[in-house]
Amino acid sequence: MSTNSRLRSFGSREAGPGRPVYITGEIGINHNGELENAFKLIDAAAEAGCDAVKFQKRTPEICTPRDQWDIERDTPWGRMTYIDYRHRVEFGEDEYREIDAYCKEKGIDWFASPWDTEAVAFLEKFDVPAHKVASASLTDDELLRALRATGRTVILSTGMSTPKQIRHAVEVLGSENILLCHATSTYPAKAEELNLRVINTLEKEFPNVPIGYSGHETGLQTTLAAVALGAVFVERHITLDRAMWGSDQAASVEPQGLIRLVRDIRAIEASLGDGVKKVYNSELGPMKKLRRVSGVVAEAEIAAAAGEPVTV
Ligand SMILES: C=C(OP(=O)(O)O)C(=O)O
Repeated sequence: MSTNSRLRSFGSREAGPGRPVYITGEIGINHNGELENAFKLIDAAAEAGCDAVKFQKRTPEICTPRDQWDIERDTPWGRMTYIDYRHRVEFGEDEYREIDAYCKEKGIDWFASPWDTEAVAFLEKFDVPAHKVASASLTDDELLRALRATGRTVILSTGMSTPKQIRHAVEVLGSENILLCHATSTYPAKAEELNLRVINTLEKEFPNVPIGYSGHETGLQTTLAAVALGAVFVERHITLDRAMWGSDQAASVEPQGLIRLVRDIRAIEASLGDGVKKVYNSELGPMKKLRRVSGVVAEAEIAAAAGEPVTV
């Protein structure tokens, strides 16, 4: 583990305070079971400059309540039972091998949220940089224990959860390898219910844990605000087209939006700085021209210390 207790390993790089925001394009099941769609979404995320794409991995027989299996529904592939549909949108090992190879080729990480312990074992066949706990799984102690045992970084999403439930999940997972994500689990989430200041509440409550943001809102501004408030990890659902079939598509970001999102996150993190007041070299010219009264510190002293913390 790193000597800085709020840095977490993500394979080839660390995420946490002082590091570039780790940006994840959540493909989830927006591929609709088509590998071609997954590849196009990986292309879009890599082109935008995301650090990772993410999937959701379920064992349908475990994750689907038995009384739902035989309920029929209309899908783009015709009328089928719910359990058949769950299989239709699930990738198996061959597909994930292809995804793994494709992501390596594109130089982008991938990982997933396992929704059951078999899915944890499945994902452990790959050298993923992290695992994610979906907000819906925060109370699943068995899953959390299985994830802790992997020794990997675990991103814990906290939508639809109380402070007590979050504290319990952190206890089960241990705080050494986790990253907490603020989230509101509504699709799409309303601005008034994003409560982004919870990012700072979590920072205070868990001083040794890096804090990120998993957004389900439409638009990009509020995700950028999360970064300005200190989120060190960002995840947004991504889609090829918001009009595509599927429950998560409408609250997802399309490729052009993703380019803007990554660009603006990078601009914001560059502008946040370290919080230490300095007079920059670039300010000396304007200072000479614009300041009429030098004040208590001679301009020569300021010039000598330009770019350094203000100690003169
Ligand atoms: C649903 C998920 O996460 P979140 O709760 O952050 O949306 C997920 O990662 O599968």
